[in-house]
Amino acid sequence: MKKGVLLVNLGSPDSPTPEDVKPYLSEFLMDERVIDVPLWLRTFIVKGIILNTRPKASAEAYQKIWWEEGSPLIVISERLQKKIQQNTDLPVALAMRYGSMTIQKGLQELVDKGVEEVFLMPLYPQFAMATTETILVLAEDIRKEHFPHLKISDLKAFYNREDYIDVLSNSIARHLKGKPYDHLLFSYHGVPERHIRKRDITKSHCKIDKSCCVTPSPAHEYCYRHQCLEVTRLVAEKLNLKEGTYSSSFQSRLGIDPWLQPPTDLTIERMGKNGVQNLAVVTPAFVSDCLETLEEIAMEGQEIFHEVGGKEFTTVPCLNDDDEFVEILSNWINDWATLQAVPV
Ligand SMILES: C=CC1=C(C)c2cc3[nH]c(cc4nc(cc5[nH]c(cc1n2)c(C)c5CCC(=O)O)C(CCC(=O)O)=C4C)c(C)c3C=C
Ligand SMILES: [Fe+2]
Repeated sequence: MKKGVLLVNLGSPDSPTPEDVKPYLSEFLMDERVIDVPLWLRTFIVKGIILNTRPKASAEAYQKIWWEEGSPLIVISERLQKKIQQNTDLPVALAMRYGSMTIQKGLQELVDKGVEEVFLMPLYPQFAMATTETILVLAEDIRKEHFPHLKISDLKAFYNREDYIDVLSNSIARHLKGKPYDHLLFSYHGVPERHIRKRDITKSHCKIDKSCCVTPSPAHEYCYRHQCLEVTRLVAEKLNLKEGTYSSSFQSRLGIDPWLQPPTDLTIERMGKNGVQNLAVVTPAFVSDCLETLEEIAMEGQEIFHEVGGKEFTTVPCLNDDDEFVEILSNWINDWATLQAVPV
């Protein structure tokens, strides 16, 4: 069976204008795994409220970070795909969950090359229903409808793989070399607490308190909060960070429901007020720099920190197309292909 690979990232609007941001946000926020309320309520919230105001503000934010070649997230993902392609004989395609580079087009590209078996790689280290799960569900729907003979297997969340933690730690150490910092903040994209409880396969483990995420449980296979906190713990261990010099927070809250705590913006403010002079921020829920890292952290976060008297604000870039990251992703692909080739 001929094999191929589909990398999938989140997506971006086609251009940083309200006209292009609106349909993109509409597709994104009408996803039942992103805003997980009944359709009538989601339609009211998204089409009746958010889409009337957010596209303009969001487009302005995108304009601040947009590159000549396009959206940073897309351009970086394309660079990643090209580098991975140089490391494997399998065809490697790239798609986005939202926007015009659809999963259907990505699968079609592979099928046109004769591929019968696809390794689907959601580019998210941690599992979340709003990211990994929505990709897997949509890919399966498309497979059933358009490519029923295609076989798809997927890459599991890789948050605690030793090689990933090594690559992330090396990248942090490299970027912070010679830049003394008092505190390293691990800022992850937030999700509503409800998303965590909904994916608790034990139905009772996830209390979202101080101890549940550090108490072993099968629930952790699908617990975004546990997986984020584990990344922080494992990187801190690897880099020998001292207790009290690092912490985790969750950014980009939208809506009024309780989201994971503590929020990044308030954490940055509190640190500046409490005398942290040099703050470094790393964003390990994103593998590619994007609006959330380049604008919300590097611009808005820095502004908040300076306003309350902080001095140096340093952001660690995402892994993007880092050569070591390319190497481990390529290894996972080649391992998968070898495993599939073993007769059972
Ligand atoms: C209910 C809303 C949202 C949830 C839940 C959510 C989860 C989530 N998102 C990412 C990664 C990215 N999100 C990005 C942008 C973005 N996210 C939301 C809302 C939710 N995300 C909105 C409305 C937007 C658009 C921008 C805005 O108006 O603020 C991006 C950036 C895309 C880009 O083009 O650069 C990424 C990446 C994760 C990892 C996640 C849950 C784990
Ligand atoms: Fe998001």
